[in-house]
Amino acid sequence: MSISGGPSPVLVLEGVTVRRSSALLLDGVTCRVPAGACTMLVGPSGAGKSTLLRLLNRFEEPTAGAVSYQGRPLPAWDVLALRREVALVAQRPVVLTDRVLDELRIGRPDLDEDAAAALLGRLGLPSGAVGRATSGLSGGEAQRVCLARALAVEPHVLLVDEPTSALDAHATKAVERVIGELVADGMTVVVVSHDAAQVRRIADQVLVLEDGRLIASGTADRIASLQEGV
Ligand SMILES: Nc1ncnc2c1ncn2[C@@H]1O[C@H](COP(=O)(O)OP(=O)(O)OP(=O)(O)O)[C@@H](O)[C@H]1O
Repeated sequence: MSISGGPSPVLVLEGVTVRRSSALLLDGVTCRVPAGACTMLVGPSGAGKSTLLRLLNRFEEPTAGAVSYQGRPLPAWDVLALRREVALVAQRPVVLTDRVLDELRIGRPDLDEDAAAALLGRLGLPSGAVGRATSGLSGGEAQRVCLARALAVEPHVLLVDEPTSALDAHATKAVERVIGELVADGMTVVVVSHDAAQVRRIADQVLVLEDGRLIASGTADRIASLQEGV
C-alpha cells in the first residue's frame, strides 16, 4: 500500500534531473507510477517525455535524483532482468530480423506461430502478417510489430512512446483496446502521447511535463479542466 493510500506505486522518481551537455532535459521530477494503471505523459514537443520514459528501464541515467522499481533503486537491478520486466517500445520502430515471426521470438524464442499470429491480430494486423518479411512493413505495421515483440515477453510494465503516431483510426482503436485489456489484466502501462482525445480515452493518470519539469498530475478530467482554465 502506498503512503498516500492510493494504488501502490510500481515506479517512483525522486528529484530526477537529467542534464546532457549544457541542456537540462529533466529538472527535479518527482512522481509515482501506480501499478495496474495507464499513466500518460503529455506536454509540448521537447518537454522531456521520452527522456522520462527511457529512464524507467535505464536507457537513460539520471544526473541527480533516483528512480526505483518495486521499491529497489534501478541500479540495484540486473539491467537485463529489469528490461524483461519493464519493456520499452520506442517512438521509431527498429526491427532487428528479416521475418516478423523471428522478430517476435527475439525475447521469447519458444513463442509458437499461432500465438504470434494471435498477438498481431489483436493489434489489428491482418492474418498472414506473421509470415511477412520485415523489410516490407509500413511504418504503422512496424510500430505494431515492435509493440507485439515487447508484449511477447509478457513484461510487468510496458513503456510505449507514441504508439499510435503512425496509425489510422482503425489501428489506433485496436492498440488502445489492447492497452485497456492489458491494464484490466493488471499490467502497468506508461504511454507518451500528443493526442488529447486518446488521453481522455485511456489514461488513469496523466503527468504533464513542460521544459523538463512536472507541472501537473492527476486524472485526465482534472488535467483537461486545468488546461481549459476551469
Ligand atoms: N543527448 C541529448 N543532448 C542534448 N539534448 C538532448 C539530448 N536528448 C534529447 N535532448 C533534448 O532534450 C529535450 C527533451 O527531449 P525528449 O525527447 O525527452 O522530449 P519529448 O517531450 O519526448 O519530445 P517530442 O514530443 O518531440 O518527442 C529536447 O529539447 C531534446 O532536443
